[in-house]
Amino acid sequence: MKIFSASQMRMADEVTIKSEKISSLELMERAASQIFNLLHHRLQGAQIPIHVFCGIGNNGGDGLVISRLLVEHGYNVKTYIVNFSENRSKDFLVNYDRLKEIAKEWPFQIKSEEDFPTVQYQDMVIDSIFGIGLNRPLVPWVTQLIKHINNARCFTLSVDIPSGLYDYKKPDDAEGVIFADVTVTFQLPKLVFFLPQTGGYTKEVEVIDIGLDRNFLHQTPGIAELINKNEVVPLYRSRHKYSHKGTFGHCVLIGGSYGKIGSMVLATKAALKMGAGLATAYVPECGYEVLQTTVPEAMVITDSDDELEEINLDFEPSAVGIGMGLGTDEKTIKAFEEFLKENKAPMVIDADAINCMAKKPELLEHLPLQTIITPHPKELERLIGKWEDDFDKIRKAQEFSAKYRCVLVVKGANSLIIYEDQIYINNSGNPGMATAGSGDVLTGMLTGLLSQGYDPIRAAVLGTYLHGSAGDLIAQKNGFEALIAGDIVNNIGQAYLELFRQPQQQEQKS
Ligand SMILES: NC(=O)C1=CN([C@@H]2O[C@H](COP(=O)(O)OP(=O)(O)OC[C@H]3O[C@@H](n4cnc5c(N)ncnc54)[C@H](O)[C@@H]3O)[C@@H](O)[C@H]2O)[C@H](O)CC1
Ligand SMILES: [K+]
Repeated sequence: MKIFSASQMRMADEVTIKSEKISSLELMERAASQIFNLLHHRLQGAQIPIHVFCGIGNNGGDGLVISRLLVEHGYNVKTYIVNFSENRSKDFLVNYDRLKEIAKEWPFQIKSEEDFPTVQYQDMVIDSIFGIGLNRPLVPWVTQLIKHINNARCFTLSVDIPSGLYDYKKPDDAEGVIFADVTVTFQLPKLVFFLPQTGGYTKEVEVIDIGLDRNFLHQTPGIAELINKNEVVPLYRSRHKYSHKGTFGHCVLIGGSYGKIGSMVLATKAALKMGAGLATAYVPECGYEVLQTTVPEAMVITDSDDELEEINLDFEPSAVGIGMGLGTDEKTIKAFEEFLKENKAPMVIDADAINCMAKKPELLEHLPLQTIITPHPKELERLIGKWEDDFDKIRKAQEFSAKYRCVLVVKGANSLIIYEDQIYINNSGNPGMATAGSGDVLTGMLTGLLSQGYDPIRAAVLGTYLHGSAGDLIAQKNGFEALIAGDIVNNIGQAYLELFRQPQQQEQKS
């Protein structure tokens, strides 16, 4: 699913108004009445006090429509106008008059802290103060109002986006943003819902289709793409009946050091489970028996010591995954450098191999085109430097990717796959996956896909999704805490099958 910026959303709005020959007021009515329908369906007329806080722009206009429909259906509603500016939008004003015509009680004006109403824990709040139009710091009393609402800890529904969130930078005051139980957002999800600094402001997101122009939505490239099952199924390549193990390549996993051989076991197994035809593990001597015993399907080549000092392969690999448990010893960096100069196969670079590159940035010049690099936040910082906020992090990652023509998989709650100006946001996975070895499994999985001839961007997107999806299958059975990396490997097959599982159908009455 595409993600648009605020200005692209506005454009979609305008195009729809023109192509459908409707007014912006009608579009507002359509959008906001869908939110009312959701509420009405859930509340079924319940008389809990509902406080609707409206700003003075179009987000406020949406709130006024919701208020009117709630009043018309006999709900117990109080409407407040958060008067932070005199520049009321045209559609706000029309809906303000419409509400005044039917409500017994006129909207209550809030102009300072003295006007704050009492909101109780048992009540409900509709947050329509700011939408995607927020473009400058809030006046202090509005920040206070948001904190006042949050303090009530009552059920809060945000319209389009929690008020106080910008769509292009982190909030000025981390507490000056509505904490929503649910955000009902229009047409397309917003980037802020998936970034670590801003994703936590809403527990749930519901995207509602408000019928914006299909052609425009289809033809306009978004700023990012949200990756769910629908997006990855077309990336999967089915297997031909007459294929043989050579068809799926011979990949090599390179890494390991004394005490860190387990990382190689996980990565090698993961590459095979993803479907690589053959896999060789290249490890220091101390890893030989461990690998031969725990992954009998793999071949093993060893270096002579407890750390890797040279990397000499006697075959041309179809793909390389390097870095798991590797260490950053000078001799290892040298071996890595020599290998990079020789190697032509597609690569995945992880963990200590990333740290080697951070220590010696010249190594980056030798990467094959579209090498996949899989940093966690600390490793990313070593590559691209510190960032101001998540948006700045994305910009810097894009610049890095463009400079070195590499694919970055920025690991996190929603891992980001970045290639030049393209951003893919993975939407599978869960907090149980923040566990030792989870990254080694990902590297093995991506290497397994490259080995089969998937191009690097497809491999990064599909592999990251399947990694999260395998984790989700485990969490459904065992919960988050007991999830360990080896379980992810063992669930790769199920994760593939899950791609093609149809939701259970209810029997149709004839
Ligand atoms: N695009 C769609 O699909 C639809 C959007 N709708 C709703 O419209 C809002 C966006 O409305 P907009 O009027 O552009 O912005 P806001 O209501 O978010 O902001 C209000 C207003 O306030 C000004 N402003 C910004 N920051 C500040 C500040 N710190 N202090 C004071 N004033 C500020 C800003 O210039 C704006 O004019 C969208 O989120 C949807 O809820 C629709 O109704 C349906 C279709
Ligand atoms: K809002």
